Amino acid sequence: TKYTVGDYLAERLAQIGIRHHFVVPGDYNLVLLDKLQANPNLTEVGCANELNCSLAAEGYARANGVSACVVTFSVGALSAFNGTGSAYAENLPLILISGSPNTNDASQFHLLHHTLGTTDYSYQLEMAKKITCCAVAVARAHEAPRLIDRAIRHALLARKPCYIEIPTNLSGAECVRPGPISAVTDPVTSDKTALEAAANCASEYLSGKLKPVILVGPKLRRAGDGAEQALIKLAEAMGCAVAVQPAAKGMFPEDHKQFVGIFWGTVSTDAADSIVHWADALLCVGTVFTDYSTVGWTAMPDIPLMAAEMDHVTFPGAHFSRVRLGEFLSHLATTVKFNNSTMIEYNRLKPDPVLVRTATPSDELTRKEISRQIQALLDSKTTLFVETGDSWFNGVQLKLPPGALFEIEMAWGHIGWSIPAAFGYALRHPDRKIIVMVGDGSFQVTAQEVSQMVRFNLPITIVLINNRGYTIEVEIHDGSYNKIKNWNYALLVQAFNGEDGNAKGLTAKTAGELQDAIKAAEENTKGPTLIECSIDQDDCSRELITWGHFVAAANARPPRLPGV
Ligand SMILES: C/C(NCc1cnc(C)nc1N)=C(/S)[C@H](O)COP(=O)(O)OP(=O)(O)O
Ligand SMILES: [Mg+2]
Repeated sequence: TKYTVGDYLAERLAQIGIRHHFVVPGDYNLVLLDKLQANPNLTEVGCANELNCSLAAEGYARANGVSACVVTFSVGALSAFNGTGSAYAENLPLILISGSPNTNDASQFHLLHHTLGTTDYSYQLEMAKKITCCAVAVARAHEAPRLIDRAIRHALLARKPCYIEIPTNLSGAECVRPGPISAVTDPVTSDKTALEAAANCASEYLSGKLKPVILVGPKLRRAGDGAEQALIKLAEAMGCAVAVQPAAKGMFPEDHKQFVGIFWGTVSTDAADSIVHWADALLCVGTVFTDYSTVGWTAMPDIPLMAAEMDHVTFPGAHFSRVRLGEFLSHLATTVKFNNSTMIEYNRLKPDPVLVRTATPSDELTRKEISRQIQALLDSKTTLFVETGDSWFNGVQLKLPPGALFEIEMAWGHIGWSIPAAFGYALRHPDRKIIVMVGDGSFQVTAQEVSQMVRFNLPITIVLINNRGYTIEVEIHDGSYNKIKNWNYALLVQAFNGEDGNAKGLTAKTAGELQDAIKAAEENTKGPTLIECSIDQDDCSRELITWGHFVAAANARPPRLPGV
């Protein structure tokens, strides 16, 4: 049988380590789906819609490093653009692949289904160019190898999504077999001279400083090439305090003696903000300062920073390009001087452990009790997904035991992300115990993907916090729009079982009912268990209220008058 464009794409996806590809079929991509399915290394995973498909691929990329989402033209791709935007904001190489019209249609000025009803079909590629690091459209079969390799290589190097468009009549067209995969995957290493110069500059930046602190951001993990391990080596070579941004929770071990908490301005944990503000030198590693991570710009560090990024390092007065994060941190660990003054100070000021009250079984369920019971669940095999909402704050406060992992989507912040993302992640990590903390409003956005968890028998535990609406928005700025129609969430999940599923839908209104539900969830090894936890609609974290106040203030800044 002939070797085709679809076979080429399938082989490249398999060669870069993809084992599952997420799809929604449509007549523009059916032949392509056949070719992908024919590759023995790829397992096709169908999703209920393209938003969820792209978010499942986003979650898979968190576990696997890279992922693929395959949709049909226009009606499919435009929904998948949302998960692609998340991959862009969260620095994940998601490969978005879309079928497209037959190559003969444009020149015949044909009006086509699924399109805007004009004869210009280029809008999708143009849109994709804005939300990916490389967008290509294969117009003739012989171009496919060059364009597919280019798009995939760009995504892997930039840790950003890419876009590949393949006309419906080209997926089955003859194509040459791929050349060595190293041409696509070979990493760009640091320029040795720049690496040395950056390390020397770091020594200068640190010399004379009395109180250095390391601040870890979410791009540390995304940088790959051993950056997380290298950071631990650097931290131990310095002996200094290590604070972690909320979106980077879990990227530095929380049981490490130099971990000083989550730095999130006034809503920091463990007084991390005190030691960050005490520092006279801040080593920012993969940090991202947004309005949300700086609490409405109230927590922007105000001393000259050194910032080590995925592929460059900056100092006050200096910039070094082509310095890979992992290599830079490893190198710096061998040259940096020991200075543990901030750990000594932190051990003087760190808050004593708080007393966590255990509710009695008949107590009405509260947010605090939910957190206490989830805390008890966390172990070395757990991955905790926290959804946009008060779950961010409740999740960030939890202590991660050694080996526990944490996933959050704080840059894009698409409510509903956690359900498909946890599903995608679980396919790649069936060995891990996955727990999702998700609010009622978020759950309503992407609930369908629980049915895929049923289909793949994934024992994911979904802790749904039902506070009757969009509480984050209530705290930022309330209005009628923050009310939602309440569902019977437990019953809905049972409906997803159809005739053969193993999902469990449980409700908990008291501490004891939650305890029992969690036990049932742990025993349900053949499917997802959703536990609907009902709490008072104003039972939210104090951090959310404080954070919401400052974010609302930032949103409300008056327009700058010209010339002011
Ligand atoms: C509506 C919105 N954000 C705006 C928004 C709207 N649309 C999308 C896709 N993403 C968004 N973040 C948010 S955070 C809701 O409070 C989430 O409600 P819920 O899931 O119920 O969580 P909390 O009750 O803890 O807030
Ligand atoms: Mg809610």
